[in-house]
Amino acid sequence: MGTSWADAVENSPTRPPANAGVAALKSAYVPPHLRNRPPGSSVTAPLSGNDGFSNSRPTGGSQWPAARPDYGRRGYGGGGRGSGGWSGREREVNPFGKDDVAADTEPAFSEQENTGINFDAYEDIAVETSGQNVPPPVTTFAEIDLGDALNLNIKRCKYVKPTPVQRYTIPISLAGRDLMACAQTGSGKTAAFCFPIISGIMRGHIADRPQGTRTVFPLALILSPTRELSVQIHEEARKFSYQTGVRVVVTYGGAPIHQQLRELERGVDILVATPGRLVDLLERAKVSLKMIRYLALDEADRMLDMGFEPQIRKIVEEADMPRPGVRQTMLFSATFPKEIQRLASDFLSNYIFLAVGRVGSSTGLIVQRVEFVREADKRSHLMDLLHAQRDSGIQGKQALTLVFVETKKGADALEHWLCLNEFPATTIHGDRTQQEREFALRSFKSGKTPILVATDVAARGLDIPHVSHVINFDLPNDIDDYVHRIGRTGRAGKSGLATAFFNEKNMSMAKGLGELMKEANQEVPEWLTRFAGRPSYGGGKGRHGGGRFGGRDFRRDSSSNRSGSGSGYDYYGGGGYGNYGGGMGPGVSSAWD
Ligand SMILES: Nc1ncnc2c1ncn2[C@@H]1O[C@H](COP(=O)(O)OP(=O)(O)OP(=O)(O)O)[C@@H](O)[C@H]1O
Repeated sequence: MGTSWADAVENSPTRPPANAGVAALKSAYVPPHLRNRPPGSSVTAPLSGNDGFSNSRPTGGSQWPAARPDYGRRGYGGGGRGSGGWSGREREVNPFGKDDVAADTEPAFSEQENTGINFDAYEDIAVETSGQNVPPPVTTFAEIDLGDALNLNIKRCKYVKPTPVQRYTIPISLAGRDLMACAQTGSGKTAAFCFPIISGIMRGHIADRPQGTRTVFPLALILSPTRELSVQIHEEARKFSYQTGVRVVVTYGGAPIHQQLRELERGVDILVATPGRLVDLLERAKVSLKMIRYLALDEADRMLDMGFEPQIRKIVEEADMPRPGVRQTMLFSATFPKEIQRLASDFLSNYIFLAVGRVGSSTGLIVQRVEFVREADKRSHLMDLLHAQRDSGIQGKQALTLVFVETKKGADALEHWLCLNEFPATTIHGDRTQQEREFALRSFKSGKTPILVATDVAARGLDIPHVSHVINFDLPNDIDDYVHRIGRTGRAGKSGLATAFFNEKNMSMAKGLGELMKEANQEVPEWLTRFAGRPSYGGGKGRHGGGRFGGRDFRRDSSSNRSGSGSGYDYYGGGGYGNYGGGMGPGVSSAWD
């Protein structure tokens, strides 16, 4: 009978042990770079990596075969149970949909238009790298050999040239190096870790994966803290990997596990996951991490703070994942407190630290305003802002406003009140079902409900076009959370506005907020500077005063590495960053998955 193992899982009283029967099984696995080729052709592909593969960065013209426009409709590839990639039976849906012009036109990078992206905004940004033998950055995608199929997808995405974080991190990752990368919100970190992973798998000479087992063996794992962010990374990665033969699957909590198991069953090269659901799958022996070549943690500082660290250790250290130095590990975020950097170094081997802009800084593309608003006046003040927006035509043009509040109850109450006052709003928070959360996000993105009231569950990573205004109705207690929240606007070179309501409850944020705004050349109200100057209001749980802000690579300040300045560490770039030392991360918020 053709019963899917996904279906069988739920009914099975006994779970198969991890890797059961693996050794005995002969593989019919076809690596992704061969799946896309006509029968009879051959290719010998070099590999980068710190597991003994080539360490040189390929440059110049592509050595990879051109993508087949009809890929996915033919019978190439291994696929099937327990293996990775697309099965011959499956038709790969075009993730570009109606917008897909590249397959026909294939414009040169230089001929593409990319309206709305203000690249000049990124040109002057200071970059700091440290670590041994840092590969030099590139200035164009053409300088990097990512493979023709991936290059075509980059054109389809209308990316004309790499953003600074991509310029630096892609050559580093292609050289097989571990990486801790900090770059401002909205600056293209997702592509920065996806491109080298997809390219590496496309060209990789990766050992055969076992067949005929109910366990799947992904080659790359991308972890992110929220379900919505995992879904978004999956959507992006599917675009980048279209017709490359590399298959991306997402698993996250709150959604039926059977469907996700069925997707896994069809083959997986890159697994995007939230930690909780992945732990579940590992415990059920549905996923084995023993073939992992690439591990990427997005929002890495959040993934390693007190809320997630035990789950991350379970996944990375206690399951069967290859150790640092054998796998390649990439950590990305816009904020990297020094204490978290220290912790993260457990997961890395001889890594390169990269800071594009100052670690934890907000992007200058966002105009930041802070207004003193008493608790009792917040609603009417919000109403004034929304009316002003409406009058100036922003709402009319479907510009989107994201309103952050502290609690889930507060989110529901504010949404209700806004709707009563004829402002179409919806809400996203941890007490809503996953279906409701996804529906809310869709409704917001489409402009149907142009106001989204959210808890911190929407603070990180979400890339929603046309968010023109972020309002911190309730300020967070942590300045790094503020940086991520306001980073939902002012993305990819576009400008945005962020307004914060500040009152007596937020005194501990005064110093951090004032310094952050000053650093971003924003106008700091005099009253905020006065509050910040009071000794008892020293900077919140954030970076300054409390001092968890890692201004740069913590190895540069650590006494154990002090003698290392002559031992092969290269430091170059912007320099001049402050040293903010010590302290531990924020408390755990129930908003997180
Ligand atoms: N090279 C590029 N050219 C043009 N647009 C790009 C390029 N790289 C990324 N983008 C676009 O920039 C936007 C922001 O990218 P992304 O979501 O990866 O930012 P991020 O740095 O991960 O932000 P966050 O810190 O908030 O997670 C996306 O819409 C993405 O498609």
